[in-house]
Amino acid sequence: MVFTIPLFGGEFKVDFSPVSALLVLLGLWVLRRVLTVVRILGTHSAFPRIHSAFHPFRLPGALFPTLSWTTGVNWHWVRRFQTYRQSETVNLTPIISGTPWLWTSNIEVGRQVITGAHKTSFYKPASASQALLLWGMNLVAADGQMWRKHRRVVGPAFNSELYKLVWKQTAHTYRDMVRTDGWDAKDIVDVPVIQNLTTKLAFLVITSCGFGFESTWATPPKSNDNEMPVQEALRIVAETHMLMIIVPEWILHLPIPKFTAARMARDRLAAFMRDQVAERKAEVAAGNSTRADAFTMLVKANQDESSKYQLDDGELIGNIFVLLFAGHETTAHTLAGTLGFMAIHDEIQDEVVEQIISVVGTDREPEFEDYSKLEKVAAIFYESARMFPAGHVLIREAMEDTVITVPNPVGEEGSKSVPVLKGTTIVVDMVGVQYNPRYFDDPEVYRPSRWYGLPQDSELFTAFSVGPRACIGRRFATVEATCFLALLLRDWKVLPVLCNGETKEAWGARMMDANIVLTLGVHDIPLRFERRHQA
Ligand code: HEM
Repeated sequence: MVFTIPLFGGEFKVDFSPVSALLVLLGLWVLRRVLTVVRILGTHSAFPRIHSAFHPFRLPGALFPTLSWTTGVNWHWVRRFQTYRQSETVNLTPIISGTPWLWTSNIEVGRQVITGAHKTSFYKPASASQALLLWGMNLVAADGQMWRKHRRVVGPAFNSELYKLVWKQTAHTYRDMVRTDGWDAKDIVDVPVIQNLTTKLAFLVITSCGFGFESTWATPPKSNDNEMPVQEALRIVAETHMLMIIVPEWILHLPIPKFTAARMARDRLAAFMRDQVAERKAEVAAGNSTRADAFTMLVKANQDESSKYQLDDGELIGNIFVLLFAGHETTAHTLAGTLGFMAIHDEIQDEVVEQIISVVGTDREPEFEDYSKLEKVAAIFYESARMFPAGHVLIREAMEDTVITVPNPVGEEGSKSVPVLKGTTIVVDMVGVQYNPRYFDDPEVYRPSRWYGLPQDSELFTAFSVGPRACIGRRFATVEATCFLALLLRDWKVLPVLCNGETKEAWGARMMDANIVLTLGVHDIPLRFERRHQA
């Protein structure tokens, strides 16, 4: 291709092949990037810089594992013992693509950016919650005044009636699992991937307590009228959630069975949810609703609000779905981790079983009233949440030029004020916080006793975040975990399934590997359950 460029009164002819055109464009891009990086590196940073080829959460960086020259999506896990040695806040500066972000392992810095307080200078960018907006605006994705409106309505749904239901449903699901999977006829049960079990449990509990569905451990039967059963639709939607976000709508219409099922499930569920909202609204208005699930509680709380604060049907549905997504994977990962830790810590497992027997005995079912006395059971779950914090990064952006107060390093009194420019992203690195020796002695050690004696609402459980925007489902998750673990550990001793010649220590070291998709969880763990024969 020949271009004629008029220059200095004459004409210059330039012969451009498509390849050379591309090379010119690439050259311009490189030049622009070099200038940007020179500008960035020339700007003073109040925090030590960590250089990386790419941004860990943007393409192409997200496709790489964490290597010496670039940070992948799990870099904060892989380098959890190194990143904050010099400073609790660092400036992660990508060289080839992406903008610098501040990462902090200090919860006091975190508190200033994540709280969602009235006069905050930080907000939760929509890009941080994109994956949760598929079903409508909701508590997790909302910010500012909108967030306050959602929290006002969703908050009251998390009450003791709901927790009683969670306890009852968890016990029911455990018994159902034992019967359906034939555990009651065995003395030893091997589970190749414990996550499969904990995910199914958490899913059934949230669909029952969140949506009010009858659930069974066995696969739901197919209906005769060709219509997909709602439970099945829910299961598919939970499994294909990421696919629905990434793939454009037209691709979902291609004749690929997985896509067709995902689309059918979504449409079936959307229609069903609209009917459910209408039905529950009518029940609540007539005063004859006897249901205690979160969905009904939400509708009730919403009816009580003045119209200024009321959520519309789309927002109600958005919140019910967000409970499903925020609630089931997080709990399942943390439970899987807890059981993995039990398998390698016999002495802790024995201590916990002793407490279960002393509180509940061996003959009766644990009751919701036992919950507060099963402190050691809750503690093994909390300690797993610390070592594998499912909500691993809290991302916020400065909406104006502002100042943050940064505590001085451990051993030095006082703090310093650091200016933060509008548009700066600050990541509260939950892995960094949970492994920060300022807050936890020997952070690499699994030690549930660090949680003994703390009040239920203590802010020291930072894995669930702090301040007004802290996890609304913390008690839900802990009640579910305590009930399940009390039942399971009373009947079964948990052991690791070792590979040939592997020691328990080596198995334990292998277990300390995190898998990050949306949430952070422990890698697949194979476990053995050996029946306890109580005297
Ligand atoms: C071990 C289990 C769990 C962990 C570690 C966990 C962790 C967290 C964290 C760190 C946040 C703060 C997120 C942010 O500010 O960006 C959060 C928020 C939230 N969590 Fe959880 N969560 C768990 C279980 C649950 C459950 C069971 C539910 C619901 C049934 C739930 C519902 C929510 C909701 C709705 C929010 C948003 C609260 C707000 O912004 O006002 N979570 N969770």
